[in-house]
Amino acid sequence: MTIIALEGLDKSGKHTQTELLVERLRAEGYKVEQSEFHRYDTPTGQLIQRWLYTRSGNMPEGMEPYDVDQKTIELIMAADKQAQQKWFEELDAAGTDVLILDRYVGSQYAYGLPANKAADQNLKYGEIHSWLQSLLRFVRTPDLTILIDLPPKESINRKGKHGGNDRYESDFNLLTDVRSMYYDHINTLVRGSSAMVMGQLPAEEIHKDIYKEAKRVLPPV
Ligand SMILES: Nc1ncnc2c1ncn2[C@@H]1O[C@H](COP(=O)(O)OP(=O)(O)OP(=O)(O)O)[C@@H](O)[C@H]1O
Ligand SMILES: Cc1cn([C@H]2C[C@H](O)[C@@H](COP(=O)(O)O)O2)c(=O)[nH]c1=O
Repeated sequence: MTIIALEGLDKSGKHTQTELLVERLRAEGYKVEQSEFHRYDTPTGQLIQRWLYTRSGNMPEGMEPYDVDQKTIELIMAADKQAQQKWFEELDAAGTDVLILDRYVGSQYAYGLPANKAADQNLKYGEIHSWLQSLLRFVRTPDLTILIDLPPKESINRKGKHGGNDRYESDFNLLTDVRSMYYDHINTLVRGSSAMVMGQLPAEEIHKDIYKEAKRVLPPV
């Protein structure tokens, strides 16, 4: 099974592009599954969602705050990914050709590095990076990571699907750092199995670029 992860800043179009790619590959005859991270339908995902809205000033009505420190939420975010590995194995065993993910491990590096640095200035980027690598040691590596690149200003201004912005979505400085961490990520850790597309193009144009990259790693149907 080939795993393709779509990555990018908040509201860069990952969901839109996941849907377009899934539909096209299915129409070609591939057996396709899709998922996303965080998995808000799981216990870990629900804690993360509550944490993201706590201190955001946009807590949705009826949602209980959940406030833990940055290192603790990072562990929960890694657990959220580890918990899906069994499902990945099941998909593989069932003959799935391709799994398309809206965010995956790239997000944990791109957001986790600056967010943990901001929370604890004594930490060095190298220390945070090796810590995150150890947390993700046993999760499957994507076969292709596609970064949908978007300027932070545009990310903040786009209308989201979950209502008001969460604590990361309106933090311009954080998003600026996240964007450069994504560049580092695709040029180092997943170099050779990554691509970048321009998120400011119309959705259909971005889809053409993403489809071309996906076909490079997929065997013929
Ligand atoms: N190419 C595009 N140009 C302009 N707007 C777009 C484009 N693609 C998506 N959008 C709009 O941006 C918003 C976010 O899109 P989408 O939900 O696909 O992004 P996302 O990266 O999955 O978001 P999130 O990070 O919040 O999960 C939506 O309002 C969508 O209509
Ligand atoms: C997977 C993952 C995500 N994040 C951050 C990135 C976003 O700001 C939110 C998720 O928002 P979305 O609207 O559901 O895309 O969480 C992170 O910090 N670490 C991760 O591993």
